[in-house]
Amino acid sequence: MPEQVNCQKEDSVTQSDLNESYEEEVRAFLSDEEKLHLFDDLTKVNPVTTTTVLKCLQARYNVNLFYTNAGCSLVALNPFQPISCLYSPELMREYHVAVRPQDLKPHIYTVAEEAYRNVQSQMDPMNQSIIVSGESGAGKTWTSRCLMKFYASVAASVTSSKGNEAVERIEKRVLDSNPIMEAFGNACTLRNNNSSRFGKYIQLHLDRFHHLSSASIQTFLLEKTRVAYQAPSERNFHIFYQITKGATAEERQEWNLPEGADYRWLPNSERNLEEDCFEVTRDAMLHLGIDCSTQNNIFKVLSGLLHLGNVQFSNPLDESQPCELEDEAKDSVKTAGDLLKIPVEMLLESLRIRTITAGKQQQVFKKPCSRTECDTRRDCLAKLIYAKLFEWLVLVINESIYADTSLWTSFIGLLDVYGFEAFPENNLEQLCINYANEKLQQHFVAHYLKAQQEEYASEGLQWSFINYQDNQSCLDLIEGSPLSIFSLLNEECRLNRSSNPDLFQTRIEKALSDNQCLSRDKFSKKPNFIVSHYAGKVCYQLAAMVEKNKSSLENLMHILNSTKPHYIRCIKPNADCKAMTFRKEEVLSQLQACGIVEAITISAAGFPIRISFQSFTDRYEILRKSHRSSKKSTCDENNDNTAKKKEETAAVDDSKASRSVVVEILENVTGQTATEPAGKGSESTSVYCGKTKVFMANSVAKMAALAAAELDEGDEKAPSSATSAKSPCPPETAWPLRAIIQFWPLGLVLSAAPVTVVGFRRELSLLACLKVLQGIGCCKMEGSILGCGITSVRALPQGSVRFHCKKSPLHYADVSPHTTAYSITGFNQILLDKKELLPT
Ligand SMILES: Nc1ncnc2c1ncn2[C@@H]1O[C@H](COP(=O)(O)OP(=O)(O)OP(=O)(O)O)[C@@H](O)[C@H]1O
Repeated sequence: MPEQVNCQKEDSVTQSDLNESYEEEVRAFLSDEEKLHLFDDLTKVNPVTTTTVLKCLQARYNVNLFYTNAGCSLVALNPFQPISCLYSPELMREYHVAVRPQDLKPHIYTVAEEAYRNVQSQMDPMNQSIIVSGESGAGKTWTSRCLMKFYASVAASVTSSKGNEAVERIEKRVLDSNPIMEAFGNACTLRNNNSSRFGKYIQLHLDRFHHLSSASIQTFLLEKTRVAYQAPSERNFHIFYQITKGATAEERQEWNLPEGADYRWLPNSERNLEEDCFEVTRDAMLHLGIDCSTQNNIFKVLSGLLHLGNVQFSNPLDESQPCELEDEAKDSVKTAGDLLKIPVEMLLESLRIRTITAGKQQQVFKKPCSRTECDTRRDCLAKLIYAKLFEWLVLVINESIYADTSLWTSFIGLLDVYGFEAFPENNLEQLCINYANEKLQQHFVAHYLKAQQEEYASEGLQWSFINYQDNQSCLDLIEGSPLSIFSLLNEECRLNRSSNPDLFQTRIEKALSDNQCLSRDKFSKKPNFIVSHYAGKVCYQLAAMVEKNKSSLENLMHILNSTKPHYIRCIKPNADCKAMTFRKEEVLSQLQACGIVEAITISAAGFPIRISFQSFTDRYEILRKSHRSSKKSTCDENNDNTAKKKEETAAVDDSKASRSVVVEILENVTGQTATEPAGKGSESTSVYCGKTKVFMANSVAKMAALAAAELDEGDEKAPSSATSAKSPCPPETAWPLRAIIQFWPLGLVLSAAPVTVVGFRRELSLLACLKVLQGIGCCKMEGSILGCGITSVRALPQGSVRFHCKKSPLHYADVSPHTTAYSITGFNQILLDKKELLPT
């Protein structure tokens, strides 16, 4: 656990001084209201407080800007209304072909494209996961659908016409799986008319050319309780309404669904929703290869479940006898048995009689169940059948979209999981959902908070750790070994006797009293326990909780841990699902629940760019003063076959040797030592050489506005304003056309340089390019150019080329004078423009 140090100010400064100046900073930031919506990255908000972050998000929401970066995550506010062009094919393409998609407006396409480029770069870990989280109605399903469409389009745009067919097939099938999954897995709840009642992880498989070649779907935590119980004003899964409303007269007869019949498990059926679209589901099933006769069987099973729900028991006069059935219930049980293909007697026995095996001889006893037990057994049977049907559908979908592993080499996974839930009454389902969210939160913390901070520490950076919530003790409470809520629940289930919730409550309390995340609502008459989750306290009712449950999360977490995660945090700006309504308190609780505020602080203040010594020297060794001689000595060493021992020593000493090279490059370029730890007295340090990696601050973000102003000013005023005094280049060089042609190689080198990097890394790349040009005699550079801080090379419309020193980000070199005419811009492009001016 990292040491927590929040402040490094002088001792003489009092806490109240700090508070005052802090509040002053917040006030100053907020006073510039006009500009708040311009903060497209919450790491630029300074100071980062919940108030400042919220104000910026609200300002952006008000001007229809729904996506905002937040360090390692993207915050997605639900507009609750269609926003034209926000997901158009043209926009997809714009993000896909952009040299630096992160320079465009924040969007889910930036995240999607980054994940795609990571796969292309083949860097470890190659596989990617986009974790889309948020509470019910926040927009997770919508976002996942848009991401799928993006990838289908991106893959399709680069394939041959034969390949296109394959992509369309896969894409169509993956998209066709949506209506089926939604019909069987979604329901109308108080919070969302089309709420997914299951989590899903969709893997989009890419072949070695990075084209979409296959896919698979893994589902988990289906809320099967909904089949037999629907909260007031909520509905069962959509498919039940679809069959009862959409069946033809003939089908009604065959499925035994007379018009206007009442089903206890079909509440609020008078409410018509656009989701009640039976035809769409049927078509999608057909596309995925589920033929009409199989569909017929599926719908009969569903109808059977509705009839099963109408089976009501009454207590027998003689307690030694099984529960009795009302007349109507007798019809229902017969119809249910017929439709489910279970002989009525067998069905009745399984609902009303418990079989107990006991004693050394394993004697079998049969015992009539109480009325409550019969109800529970009926509900369990329905839930089990429905869950099996759902599982089977997922299997069929997978069979139709999955290709052999030999046909793909990498994947991008989209995880759509429902967010943290806390209702007035919470049961096993909520416990499982919240447990899943605890797991994901731990994953998030591990990757972005804990990992960053621990890495700084291990690399020798003195770092001010900020406080963050570690949810391990809550996870221990739920899933720990040997004793936890889950282990106790499992044990209770194995006992094969009816559970006593009061006794069970005492057992939980006794066994787990040490864990501070456990408490109880002492004022409630119902047996319960309270878990303090990272997102808040939830009180769970114990009645009916004891049911065998397996949580399929382990496998999922295993896959997630082997991929590079990207986070999209969907936020619901108001609980009423209204457009243009931003309720600060509701947004705030969601931002806190997903750890956004902590992530922003760390990302903004830290060193988000890290490069291993190996990569760094591979790329920038050219910037060493002693470049040539070091190369030569390496060659000599390699040629010396007798120096094996020496090589072994060198291998052991490898990291030391690389570090000294890195330090030399950094000192050469920055003119200061890069080994001093960042921290007290060196806040401005933007680069630091750790033990195995180079760390860089992402200072370009802060400099962009400054540089823009300076450059614009420079265009109008004296041209010298944009250059450093140290620069060997003239303040402004109006290059003759001949010189432009001569600089062609420069354009080529620049266009070949890594264009996705920013900040100090970009500066290094540029310097390396210039050094190459110098090497081949294309331009003359003085030695001091390495220290002059050239950060951009800009082509001006008048046909001149200007080097910008110090504060100018290369961003400007990417803007052609003809921005509209050329979608791909860059220095190379600009030089091409100029070439056309040459007299023929
Ligand atoms: N980007 C968007 N643009 C327009 N409307 C949106 C957008 N995102 C979501 N919505 C609207 O919000 C509703 C809820 O979104 P969605 O079903 O994706 O939520 P969810 O987070 O998946 O909820 P649940 O967890 O209940 O399944 C959608 O039906 C849609 O009307």
